Amino acid sequence: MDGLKVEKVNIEIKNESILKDISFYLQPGTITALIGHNGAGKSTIMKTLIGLQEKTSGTISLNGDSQDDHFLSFKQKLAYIPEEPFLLPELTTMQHFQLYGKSYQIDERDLKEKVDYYIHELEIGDKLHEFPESLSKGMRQKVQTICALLPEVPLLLIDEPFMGLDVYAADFLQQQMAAKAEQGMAILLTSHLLDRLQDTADQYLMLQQGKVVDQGEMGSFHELKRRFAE
Ligand SMILES: Nc1ncnc2c1ncn2[C@@H]1O[C@H](COP(=O)(O)OP(=O)(O)OP(=O)(O)O)[C@@H](O)[C@H]1O
Repeated sequence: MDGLKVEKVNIEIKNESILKDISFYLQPGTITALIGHNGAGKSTIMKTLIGLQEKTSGTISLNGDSQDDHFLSFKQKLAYIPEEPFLLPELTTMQHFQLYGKSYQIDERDLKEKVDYYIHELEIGDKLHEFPESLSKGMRQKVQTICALLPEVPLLLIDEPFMGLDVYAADFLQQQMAAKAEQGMAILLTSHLLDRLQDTADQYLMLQQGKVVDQGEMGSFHELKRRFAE
């Protein structure tokens, strides 16, 4: 089945239950907001999906590939923007893009076109040969964002996409998400900026203390906002 299927996932860290029986399905072409207070488990879900956090039990599959049985092809089908930029200190901005191009087997001409487009739109064309340490936090976030936008994969995961980006870059990322979803990508994002989420996502999953306590269409947002504030 196409899309991301998460079934009965449990995570324990140091004998403490962090995620409890998490199940959800992300349909291709949809944008889903993962909502919850600090410590609800949002980043842990993201880390589990990319394989950085081991599951205690449960199954995860993407377009039919099980994370446990076909990890490499599973991983090739997703791109991830972490909450804190994670760049390699020894690589320049351009070398990061080339690394992603190689990892996701992006055709060279296609990669160049995409890089030219994104560096122009995100105004980092003059930073191509800089190393991460000489970039501002927002610029590092832009480099990380471009890396994740380069591959055409079935799933894009974004942890706090708008943090650290200026308003133009955040608007651009929002437009890119809509365009990618239109082409069939499933997108899962977390954000504390509920108004941004209202404009970006089609549906939401609400987490409380490691459990999915509600899910639905973003249309019922006013009710969601009222409950979220409780
Ligand atoms: N490596 C770890 N060791 C121990 N506890 C952890 C670890 N990682 C996460 N936790 C705990 O798991 C819970 C969920 O954390 P997580 O970072 O997933 O929350 P979050 O919803 O992303 O929060 P925030 O909105 O603050 O980013 C928290 O109680 C946190 O303390």
